[in-house]
Amino acid sequence: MQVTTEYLNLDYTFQGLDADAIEAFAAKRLPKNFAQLREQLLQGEYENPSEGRKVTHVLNRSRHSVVAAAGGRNRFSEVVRLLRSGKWSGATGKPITDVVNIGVGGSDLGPMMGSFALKEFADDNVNHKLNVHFVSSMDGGQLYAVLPIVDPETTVFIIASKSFSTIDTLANVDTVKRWIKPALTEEQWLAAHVIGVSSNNEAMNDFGIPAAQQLSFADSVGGRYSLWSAIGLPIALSIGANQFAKMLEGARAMDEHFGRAPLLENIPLLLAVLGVYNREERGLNNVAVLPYDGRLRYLPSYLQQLDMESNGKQQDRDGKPIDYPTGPIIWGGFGPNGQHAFFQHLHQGYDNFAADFVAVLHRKAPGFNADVQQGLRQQQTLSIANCLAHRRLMWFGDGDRYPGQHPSNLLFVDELTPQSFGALIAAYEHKVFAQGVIWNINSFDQPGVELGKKVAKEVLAVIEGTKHETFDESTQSMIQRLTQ
Ligand SMILES: O=P(O)(O)OC[C@H]1O[C@H](O)[C@H](O)[C@@H](O)[C@@H]1O
Repeated sequence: MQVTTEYLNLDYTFQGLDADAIEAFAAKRLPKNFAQLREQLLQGEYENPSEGRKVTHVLNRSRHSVVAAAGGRNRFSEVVRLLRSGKWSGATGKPITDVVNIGVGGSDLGPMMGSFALKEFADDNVNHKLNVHFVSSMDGGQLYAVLPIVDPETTVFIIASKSFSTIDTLANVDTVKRWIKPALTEEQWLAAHVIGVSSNNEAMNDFGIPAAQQLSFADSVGGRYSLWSAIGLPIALSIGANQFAKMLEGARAMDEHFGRAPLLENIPLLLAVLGVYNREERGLNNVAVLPYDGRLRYLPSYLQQLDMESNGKQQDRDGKPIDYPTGPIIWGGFGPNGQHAFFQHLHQGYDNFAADFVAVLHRKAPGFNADVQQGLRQQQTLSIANCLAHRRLMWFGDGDRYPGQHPSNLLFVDELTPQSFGALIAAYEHKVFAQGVIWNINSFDQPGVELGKKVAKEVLAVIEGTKHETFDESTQSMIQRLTQ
């Protein structure tokens, strides 16, 4: 059972459900107005009730595209052109060689995944070498590793934060401000070494970022849906604005497919319905995401945020508590290496799961001579053979000791290109949307995350002695150890 689209394909044979069963289950679970709600999403009109705004990330791949405006000569494209051509000079006149993206969650995972996956598609009409680095963690561990290998005079920092108020990001930025001295003053740094990407223009102004270095996007674009907006800047810096536009094109093709194709030919809708079936009828609470191409190694982390932050909810769209299971736990890892690590449990362990295998059938492997390319192509085939083998074993099992019956999807592309990558990510976005509709939850807020931030603030205040509060015994003893 296969579905083929322009850029992305799905084989769902090993879900073990025939067309009638899928249609019957969908008829039971999809609300009557599903087509109408889907159209609202595709038009940027779907409501995010708890945050009082619409959901508009889909518009970023068409009308409001960061590269579509004015023949591509908007601020985004101009920033990309200057940095990639080596024409952006630092405050002391040296060309910029390194860019560090400081951001977390949606302001990190998508750009990092995309930059890594699409590296080999960089426009090759650029001679200047630009290194792109990522720093996200609040503890400073990543910053500690990046700072020694970059130079304040030749480095631009992207402060990527939709809200421009995330403590993780601001803490990293604060340390960077200490690090630039004495090579640069803060004024010099702001004038030529900082780009702000945010939907909070006021905060970018207050921070002192010059207008030409501010890239904004709509606050109706959710953080975990934002790689198509200016948040995707690191991807465009890695591959060029034209290639970035191709990624948007692939996503747009998936939007059209999702909007039009009937259920049994609709990849995102099938993923959604089969996923709900696995959750509700088979009681599976987790999905292993298993990419069989090293370029997609960050896909599981990206999908964790996309799916779990969207659909891990215990209240419905109206804020009322619900008593049915919603989004599953998403986990996984690079398939070929997983085979040598956690696959033992998948084949013989006690727990049940569903899996998404993601495969790239062919690769050109540019940049090497014909002999090396042949070797790399053979390796790709080896990887696919392993993917197909493990997928079979998980479904059919083998005798009494390998139970099998673990349902899986195989998502595959002929080649990994900016277009097929865009289509893959958009397919997952729409799957998450459709499941949110089925479960009647708001997939576009994150109250649990916000409560966590509030509690962390209180704990920090107690540690710093600005607030006096007594927590549980364990937390108290840790605070005591920390402050002794
Ligand atoms: O982009 P920012 O506003 O800095 O937010 C970064 C991240 O912060 C929170 O953790 C949210 O739950 C995420 O959805 C968001 O991506």
